[in-house]
Amino acid sequence: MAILTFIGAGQMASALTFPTFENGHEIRLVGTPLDREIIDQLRKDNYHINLKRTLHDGIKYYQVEEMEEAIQGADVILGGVSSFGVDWWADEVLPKLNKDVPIITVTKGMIDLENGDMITYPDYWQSKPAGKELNFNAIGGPCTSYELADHDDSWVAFCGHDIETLRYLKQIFETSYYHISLSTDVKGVEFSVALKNAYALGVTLAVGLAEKREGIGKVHYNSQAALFGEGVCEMRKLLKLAGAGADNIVYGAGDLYVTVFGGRTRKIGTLLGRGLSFDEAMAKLKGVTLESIVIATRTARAVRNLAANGKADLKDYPLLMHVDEIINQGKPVNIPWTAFETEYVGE
Ligand SMILES: NC(=O)C1=CN([C@@H]2O[C@H](COP(=O)(O)OP(=O)(O)OC[C@H]3O[C@@H](n4cnc5c(N)ncnc54)[C@H](OP(=O)(O)O)[C@@H]3O)[C@@H](O)[C@H]2O)C=CC1
Ligand SMILES: O=C(CO)COP(=O)(O)O
Repeated sequence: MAILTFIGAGQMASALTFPTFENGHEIRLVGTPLDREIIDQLRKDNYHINLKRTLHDGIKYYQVEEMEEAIQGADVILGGVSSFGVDWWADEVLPKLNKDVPIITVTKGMIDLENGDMITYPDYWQSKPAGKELNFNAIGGPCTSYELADHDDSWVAFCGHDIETLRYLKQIFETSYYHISLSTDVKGVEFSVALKNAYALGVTLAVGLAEKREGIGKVHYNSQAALFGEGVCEMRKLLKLAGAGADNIVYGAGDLYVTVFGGRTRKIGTLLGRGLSFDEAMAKLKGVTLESIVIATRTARAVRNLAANGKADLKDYPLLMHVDEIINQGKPVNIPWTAFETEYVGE
Protein backbone atom coordinates (compact mmCIF):
# COMPACT_ATOMS: atom_id res chain seq x y z
CA MET A 1 0.00 0.00 0.00
CA ALA A 2 1.21 3.50 -0.83
CA ILE A 3 0.12 6.86 0.55
CA LEU A 4 -1.06 9.21 -2.21
CA THR A 5 -1.70 12.90 -1.59
CA PHE A 6 -3.83 14.63 -4.23
CA ILE A 7 -3.54 18.42 -4.18
CA GLY A 8 -6.48 20.09 -5.93
CA ALA A 9 -9.87 18.49 -5.40
CA GLY A 10 -11.31 19.26 -8.84
CA GLN A 11 -13.21 16.73 -10.88
CA MET A 12 -10.24 14.93 -12.46
CA ALA A 13 -8.13 14.49 -9.34
CA SER A 14 -11.22 13.32 -7.49
CA ALA A 15 -12.07 10.83 -10.26
CA LEU A 16 -8.57 9.37 -9.92
CA THR A 17 -9.39 8.42 -6.35
CA PHE A 18 -11.48 5.56 -7.83
CA PRO A 19 -8.69 3.43 -9.38
CA THR A 20 -6.17 4.28 -6.67
CA PHE A 21 -8.44 3.67 -3.67
CA GLU A 22 -9.71 0.45 -5.25
CA ASN A 23 -6.08 -0.67 -5.56
CA GLY A 24 -5.83 -0.46 -1.76
CA HIS A 25 -3.87 2.78 -1.36
CA GLU A 26 -4.37 5.45 1.28
CA ILE A 27 -5.80 8.52 -0.46
CA ARG A 28 -5.55 12.04 0.96
CA LEU A 29 -7.47 14.64 -1.03
CA VAL A 30 -6.50 18.27 -0.39
CA GLY A 31 -8.62 21.17 -1.66
CA THR A 32 -7.25 24.39 -3.13
CA PRO A 33 -8.45 27.69 -1.60
CA LEU A 34 -11.27 27.50 -4.18
CA ASP A 35 -12.31 23.96 -3.24
CA ARG A 36 -13.53 24.73 0.29
CA GLU A 37 -17.16 23.83 -0.37
CA ILE A 38 -16.14 20.65 -2.20
CA ILE A 39 -14.12 19.46 0.82
CA ASP A 40 -16.84 20.46 3.30
CA GLN A 41 -19.42 18.37 1.45
CA LEU A 42 -17.05 15.41 0.93
CA ARG A 43 -16.41 15.35 4.67
CA LYS A 44 -20.15 15.09 5.30
CA ASP A 45 -21.09 12.27 2.92
CA ASN A 46 -18.30 11.68 0.34
CA TYR A 47 -20.39 13.45 -2.34
CA HIS A 48 -18.40 15.61 -4.79
CA ILE A 49 -20.59 18.54 -5.75
CA ASN A 50 -18.88 19.22 -9.12
CA LEU A 51 -18.10 15.66 -10.21
CA LYS A 52 -21.57 14.70 -9.05
CA ARG A 53 -20.42 11.31 -7.84
CA THR A 54 -19.99 9.78 -4.37
CA LEU A 55 -16.36 8.97 -3.65
CA HIS A 56 -15.30 5.86 -1.74
CA ASP A 57 -15.81 5.91 1.99
CA GLY A 58 -12.35 5.91 3.63
CA ILE A 59 -10.71 8.67 1.59
CA LYS A 60 -9.22 11.36 3.84
CA TYR A 61 -10.14 14.99 3.11
CA TYR A 62 -8.09 18.10 3.91
CA GLN A 63 -8.68 21.83 3.57
CA VAL A 64 -5.82 23.88 2.10
CA GLU A 65 -4.41 24.92 5.49
CA GLU A 66 -3.99 21.21 6.36
CA MET A 67 -1.86 20.56 3.25
CA GLU A 68 1.41 20.01 5.13
CA GLU A 69 -0.17 17.36 7.35
CA ALA A 70 -1.52 15.62 4.20
CA ILE A 71 1.93 15.68 2.54
CA GLN A 72 3.68 14.10 5.57
CA GLY A 73 4.74 10.53 4.71
CA ALA A 74 3.25 10.58 1.18
CA ASP A 75 4.80 8.24 -1.41
CA VAL A 76 3.31 10.08 -4.39
CA ILE A 77 1.92 13.60 -4.90
CA LEU A 78 -0.77 14.15 -7.52
CA GLY A 79 -1.40 17.67 -8.87
CA GLY A 80 -5.04 18.25 -9.75
CA VAL A 81 -5.37 21.92 -10.67
CA SER A 82 -6.52 23.26 -14.04
CA SER A 83 -4.52 25.71 -16.18
CA PHE A 84 -5.88 28.53 -14.02
CA GLY A 85 -4.20 27.07 -10.92
CA VAL A 86 -0.74 26.45 -12.39
CA ASP A 87 0.89 29.44 -10.67
CA TRP A 88 -0.85 28.75 -7.35
CA TRP A 89 0.60 25.23 -7.57
CA ALA A 90 4.05 26.65 -8.33
CA ASP A 91 3.99 29.19 -5.51
CA GLU A 92 2.09 27.44 -2.74
CA VAL A 93 2.68 23.72 -3.29
CA LEU A 94 6.13 23.17 -4.84
CA PRO A 95 8.06 24.66 -1.87
CA LYS A 96 6.40 22.09 0.41
CA LEU A 97 7.39 19.03 -1.68
CA ASN A 98 10.23 16.57 -1.16
CA LYS A 99 12.57 15.77 -4.07
CA ASP A 100 12.43 12.02 -3.32
CA VAL A 101 8.66 11.81 -3.76
CA PRO A 102 7.45 11.54 -7.37
CA ILE A 103 4.84 14.01 -8.57
CA ILE A 104 2.21 13.30 -11.21
CA THR A 105 -0.03 16.03 -12.57
CA VAL A 106 -3.25 15.97 -14.59
CA THR A 107 -3.21 19.59 -15.79
CA LYS A 108 -3.51 19.88 -19.58
CA GLY A 109 -1.96 22.90 -21.25
CA MET A 110 1.24 24.70 -22.14
CA ILE A 111 2.87 28.10 -21.87
CA ASP A 112 4.21 30.10 -24.82
CA LEU A 113 7.28 32.27 -24.55
CA GLU A 114 7.88 35.58 -26.35
CA ASN A 115 10.04 33.97 -29.05
CA GLY A 116 7.23 31.51 -29.88
CA ASP A 117 8.73 28.56 -27.99
CA MET A 118 6.14 26.45 -26.21
CA ILE A 119 6.88 24.76 -22.89
CA THR A 120 4.99 22.06 -21.00
CA TYR A 121 3.63 22.66 -17.50
CA PRO A 122 6.11 20.13 -16.01
CA ASP A 123 8.96 22.09 -17.64
CA TYR A 124 7.45 25.36 -16.39
CA TRP A 125 7.29 24.03 -12.81
CA GLN A 126 10.81 22.61 -13.09
CA SER A 127 12.06 26.07 -14.11
CA LYS A 128 10.97 27.51 -10.75
CA PRO A 129 13.59 27.56 -7.96
CA ALA A 130 11.34 25.35 -5.78
CA GLY A 131 10.80 22.90 -8.66
CA LYS A 132 14.41 22.39 -9.80
CA GLU A 133 15.04 19.08 -8.08
CA LEU A 134 11.52 17.69 -8.15
CA ASN A 135 10.55 14.60 -10.16
CA PHE A 136 7.63 15.70 -12.39
CA ASN A 137 5.45 13.32 -14.36
CA ALA A 138 2.12 13.92 -16.05
CA ILE A 139 -1.01 12.20 -17.34
CA GLY A 140 -2.34 12.81 -20.84
CA GLY A 141 -4.93 11.22 -23.06
CA PRO A 142 -8.68 10.82 -23.41
CA CYS A 143 -10.35 10.47 -20.03
CA THR A 144 -13.32 12.50 -18.86
CA SER A 145 -13.49 12.54 -15.11
CA TYR A 146 -17.09 11.45 -14.65
CA GLU A 147 -16.69 8.48 -16.99
CA LEU A 148 -13.57 7.33 -15.14
CA ALA A 149 -15.57 7.57 -11.91
CA ASP A 150 -18.18 5.37 -13.61
CA HIS A 151 -15.46 2.78 -14.42
CA ASP A 152 -15.70 3.18 -18.20
CA ASP A 153 -12.55 1.72 -19.82
CA SER A 154 -10.02 4.51 -20.35
CA TRP A 155 -6.59 4.49 -21.96
CA VAL A 156 -4.14 7.23 -21.03
CA ALA A 157 -0.40 7.93 -21.14
CA PHE A 158 1.82 8.65 -18.15
CA CYS A 159 4.85 10.68 -19.23
CA GLY A 160 8.05 11.67 -17.45
CA HIS A 161 11.80 11.58 -17.92
CA ASP A 162 12.50 8.47 -15.82
CA ILE A 163 10.94 5.21 -17.02
CA GLU A 164 11.43 3.49 -13.62
CA THR A 165 9.35 6.20 -11.92
CA LEU A 166 6.69 5.80 -14.61
CA ARG A 167 6.58 2.03 -14.07
CA TYR A 168 6.24 2.58 -10.31
CA LEU A 169 3.36 5.00 -10.86
CA LYS A 170 1.67 2.71 -13.35
CA GLN A 171 1.43 -0.19 -10.92
CA ILE A 172 -0.16 2.13 -8.36
CA PHE A 173 -2.81 3.55 -10.71
CA GLU A 174 -3.60 0.77 -13.21
CA THR A 175 -6.82 -1.21 -12.81
CA SER A 176 -8.95 -3.47 -15.02
CA TYR A 177 -10.59 -0.31 -16.44
CA TYR A 178 -7.80 2.33 -16.23
CA HIS A 179 -5.17 1.41 -18.83
CA ILE A 180 -1.81 3.19 -18.96
CA SER A 181 0.88 3.54 -21.63
CA LEU A 182 4.22 5.04 -20.63
CA SER A 183 6.29 7.58 -22.51
CA THR A 184 9.44 9.54 -21.87
CA ASP A 185 8.43 11.99 -24.62
CA VAL A 186 6.94 14.51 -22.20
CA LYS A 187 6.65 17.26 -24.78
CA GLY A 188 4.92 14.95 -27.23
CA VAL A 189 2.26 13.68 -24.82
CA GLU A 190 1.72 17.02 -23.11
CA PHE A 191 1.47 19.17 -26.24
CA SER A 192 -0.76 16.69 -27.98
CA VAL A 193 -3.35 16.68 -25.20
CA ALA A 194 -3.06 20.43 -24.64
CA LEU A 195 -3.69 21.20 -28.31
CA LYS A 196 -6.85 19.13 -28.40
CA ASN A 197 -8.54 21.73 -26.21
CA ALA A 198 -8.01 24.43 -28.86
CA TYR A 199 -9.25 22.17 -31.64
CA ALA A 200 -12.23 20.82 -29.68
CA LEU A 201 -13.51 24.38 -29.78
CA GLY A 202 -12.91 24.45 -33.55
CA VAL A 203 -14.70 21.14 -34.21
CA THR A 204 -17.73 21.96 -32.08
CA LEU A 205 -18.36 25.16 -34.03
CA ALA A 206 -19.95 22.73 -36.52
CA VAL A 207 -22.36 21.49 -33.83
CA GLY A 208 -23.65 25.03 -33.32
CA LEU A 209 -23.65 25.89 -37.04
CA ALA A 210 -25.98 22.94 -37.79
CA GLU A 211 -28.27 24.04 -34.95
CA LYS A 212 -28.28 27.61 -36.21
CA ARG A 213 -29.42 26.42 -39.65
CA GLU A 214 -31.86 23.71 -38.65
CA GLY A 215 -32.78 24.16 -35.00
CA ILE A 216 -31.41 23.18 -31.58
CA GLY A 217 -30.81 19.46 -31.30
CA LYS A 218 -30.23 18.91 -35.04
CA VAL A 219 -26.96 17.03 -35.48
CA HIS A 220 -24.80 16.58 -38.59
CA TYR A 221 -21.52 14.68 -38.69
CA ASN A 222 -19.96 15.57 -42.06
CA SER A 223 -18.99 19.06 -40.99
CA GLN A 224 -17.78 17.93 -37.55
CA ALA A 225 -15.67 15.18 -39.16
CA ALA A 226 -14.19 17.66 -41.65
CA LEU A 227 -13.10 19.96 -38.83
CA PHE A 228 -11.87 16.97 -36.81
CA GLY A 229 -9.68 15.89 -39.75
CA GLU A 230 -8.30 19.40 -40.22
CA GLY A 231 -7.73 19.67 -36.46
CA VAL A 232 -5.70 16.45 -36.33
CA CYS A 233 -3.69 17.58 -39.35
CA GLU A 234 -2.84 20.93 -37.73
CA MET A 235 -2.08 19.31 -34.34
CA ARG A 236 0.39 16.98 -36.05
CA LYS A 237 2.14 19.92 -37.70
CA LEU A 238 2.22 21.78 -34.38
CA LEU A 239 3.83 18.80 -32.63
CA LYS A 240 6.62 18.87 -35.21
CA LEU A 241 6.90 22.65 -34.93
CA ALA A 242 7.33 22.36 -31.16
CA GLY A 243 9.99 19.67 -31.54
CA ALA A 244 7.78 16.89 -30.17
CA GLY A 245 7.23 13.37 -31.54
CA ALA A 246 4.35 13.44 -34.05
CA ASP A 247 3.32 9.85 -33.13
CA ASN A 248 1.84 11.28 -29.95
CA ILE A 249 -1.03 12.46 -32.09
CA VAL A 250 -2.68 9.19 -31.00
CA TYR A 251 -3.27 10.65 -27.51
CA GLY A 252 -4.34 14.05 -28.83
CA ALA A 253 -6.74 12.63 -31.43
CA GLY A 254 -8.38 10.36 -28.85
CA ASP A 255 -8.60 13.26 -26.45
CA LEU A 256 -10.10 15.44 -29.17
CA TYR A 257 -12.77 12.80 -29.78
CA VAL A 258 -13.82 12.54 -26.15
CA THR A 259 -13.76 16.31 -25.65
CA VAL A 260 -15.92 16.93 -28.73
CA PHE A 261 -18.52 14.47 -27.42
CA GLY A 262 -18.23 14.77 -23.67
CA GLY A 263 -16.05 17.71 -22.68
CA ARG A 264 -16.80 21.18 -21.39
CA THR A 265 -15.25 22.81 -24.44
CA ARG A 266 -18.13 21.49 -26.54
CA LYS A 267 -20.36 24.00 -24.77
CA ILE A 268 -18.40 27.09 -25.88
CA GLY A 269 -17.85 25.89 -29.47
CA THR A 270 -21.55 25.11 -29.84
CA LEU A 271 -22.68 28.52 -28.56
CA LEU A 272 -20.24 30.32 -30.87
CA GLY A 273 -21.41 28.21 -33.82
CA ARG A 274 -25.02 29.12 -33.04
CA GLY A 275 -24.02 32.76 -33.55
CA LEU A 276 -23.46 34.08 -30.04
CA SER A 277 -20.60 36.54 -29.73
CA PHE A 278 -17.60 35.42 -27.69
CA ASP A 279 -18.61 37.66 -24.78
CA GLU A 280 -22.21 36.39 -24.82
CA ALA A 281 -21.06 32.76 -24.89
CA MET A 282 -18.60 33.30 -22.03
CA ALA A 283 -21.28 35.02 -19.96
CA LYS A 284 -23.60 32.04 -20.42
CA LEU A 285 -20.85 29.64 -19.31
CA LYS A 286 -19.70 31.58 -16.25
CA GLY A 287 -18.12 29.20 -13.74
CA VAL A 288 -17.34 26.43 -16.27
CA THR A 289 -13.63 25.46 -16.54
CA LEU A 290 -12.81 26.43 -20.16
CA GLU A 291 -9.13 25.82 -20.82
CA SER A 292 -9.67 25.82 -24.57
CA ILE A 293 -9.69 29.62 -24.61
CA VAL A 294 -6.31 29.79 -22.87
CA ILE A 295 -4.71 27.12 -25.03
CA ALA A 296 -6.07 28.38 -28.35
CA THR A 297 -4.86 31.89 -27.51
CA ARG A 298 -1.39 30.74 -26.45
CA THR A 299 -0.96 28.38 -29.41
CA ALA A 300 -2.07 30.97 -31.96
CA ARG A 301 0.23 33.57 -30.37
CA ALA A 302 3.16 31.13 -30.47
CA VAL A 303 2.53 30.32 -34.14
CA ARG A 304 2.23 34.03 -35.03
CA ASN A 305 5.53 34.74 -33.22
CA LEU A 306 7.24 31.85 -34.98
CA ALA A 307 5.82 33.00 -38.32
CA ALA A 308 7.16 36.51 -37.72
CA ASN A 309 10.63 34.94 -37.40
CA GLY A 310 10.18 32.84 -40.54
CA LYS A 311 9.87 29.59 -38.55
CA ALA A 312 6.20 28.85 -39.32
CA ASP A 313 3.66 29.56 -42.04
CA LEU A 314 0.25 30.79 -40.86
CA LYS A 315 -1.33 29.17 -43.93
CA ASP A 316 -0.62 25.75 -42.35
CA TYR A 317 -3.02 26.48 -39.48
CA PRO A 318 -6.25 27.97 -40.90
CA LEU A 319 -8.56 26.44 -38.27
CA LEU A 320 -6.40 27.60 -35.35
CA MET A 321 -6.16 31.09 -36.84
CA HIS A 322 -9.93 31.27 -37.28
CA VAL A 323 -10.57 30.13 -33.68
CA ASP A 324 -8.16 32.83 -32.53
CA GLU A 325 -9.96 35.48 -34.60
CA ILE A 326 -13.29 34.47 -33.07
CA ILE A 327 -12.16 34.52 -29.46
CA ASN A 328 -9.58 37.32 -29.53
CA GLN A 329 -10.76 39.64 -32.31
CA GLY A 330 -14.53 39.26 -31.96
CA LYS A 331 -14.92 37.98 -35.54
CA PRO A 332 -18.05 35.95 -36.45
CA VAL A 333 -17.80 32.25 -37.26
CA ASN A 334 -17.01 31.76 -40.94
CA ILE A 335 -15.19 28.44 -41.39
CA PRO A 336 -12.38 28.82 -43.99
CA TRP A 337 -13.34 25.61 -45.79
CA THR A 338 -11.32 26.18 -48.95
CA ALA A 339 -8.15 26.77 -46.94
CA PHE A 340 -8.34 23.10 -45.81
CA GLU A 341 -8.24 21.72 -49.35
CA THR A 342 -5.04 20.06 -50.53
CA GLU A 343 -3.73 18.55 -53.74
CA TYR A 344 -1.57 15.46 -53.68
CA VAL A 345 0.09 14.03 -56.75
CA GLY A 346 1.83 10.66 -56.27
CA GLU A 347 5.21 9.76 -57.73
N1 LIG B 1 -4.76 14.03 -17.42
C1 LIG B 1 -6.00 13.59 -17.55
O1 LIG B 1 -6.27 12.39 -17.66
C2 LIG B 1 -7.09 14.59 -17.57
C3 LIG B 1 -6.77 15.88 -17.25
N2 LIG B 1 -7.72 16.84 -17.26
C4 LIG B 1 -7.21 18.14 -16.90
O2 LIG B 1 -7.15 18.18 -15.48
C5 LIG B 1 -7.21 19.53 -15.04
C6 LIG B 1 -8.29 19.68 -14.00
O3 LIG B 1 -9.55 19.38 -14.61
P1 LIG B 1 -10.83 19.20 -13.72
O4 LIG B 1 -10.47 18.56 -12.44
O5 LIG B 1 -11.85 18.56 -14.55
O6 LIG B 1 -11.21 20.74 -13.48
P2 LIG B 1 -11.93 21.39 -12.22
O7 LIG B 1 -12.34 22.75 -12.66
O8 LIG B 1 -12.94 20.46 -11.67
O9 LIG B 1 -10.76 21.48 -11.16
C7 LIG B 1 -9.70 22.37 -11.31
C8 LIG B 1 -8.90 22.47 -10.03
O10 LIG B 1 -8.02 23.59 -10.15
C9 LIG B 1 -8.35 24.53 -9.12
N3 LIG B 1 -8.13 25.89 -9.54
C10 LIG B 1 -8.72 26.58 -10.54
N4 LIG B 1 -8.27 27.86 -10.57
C11 LIG B 1 -7.39 27.97 -9.55
C12 LIG B 1 -6.57 29.03 -9.07
N5 LIG B 1 -6.59 30.22 -9.66
N6 LIG B 1 -5.79 28.79 -8.01
C13 LIG B 1 -5.78 27.59 -7.41
N7 LIG B 1 -6.52 26.54 -7.83
C14 LIG B 1 -7.31 26.72 -8.89
C15 LIG B 1 -9.82 24.25 -8.92
O11 LIG B 1 -10.46 24.88 -7.89
P3 LIG B 1 -12.09 25.04 -8.15
O12 LIG B 1 -12.68 23.68 -8.11
O13 LIG B 1 -12.65 25.89 -7.10
O14 LIG B 1 -12.23 25.71 -9.51
C16 LIG B 1 -9.77 22.75 -8.83
O15 LIG B 1 -9.14 22.26 -7.68
C17 LIG B 1 -7.46 20.35 -16.30
O16 LIG B 1 -6.22 20.87 -16.73
C18 LIG B 1 -7.99 19.34 -17.31
O17 LIG B 1 -7.74 19.69 -18.64
C19 LIG B 1 -9.02 16.56 -17.52
C20 LIG B 1 -9.39 15.29 -17.85
C21 LIG B 1 -8.45 14.21 -17.96
O1 LIG C 1 -9.56 16.62 -21.07
C1 LIG C 1 -10.65 16.13 -21.03
C2 LIG C 1 -10.90 14.73 -21.38
O2 LIG C 1 -9.72 14.04 -21.68
C3 LIG C 1 -11.84 16.96 -20.63
O3 LIG C 1 -12.00 18.07 -21.45
P1 LIG C 1 -12.84 19.36 -20.97
O4 LIG C 1 -11.93 20.15 -20.09
O5 LIG C 1 -13.27 20.08 -22.23
O6 LIG C 1 -14.05 18.82 -20.22
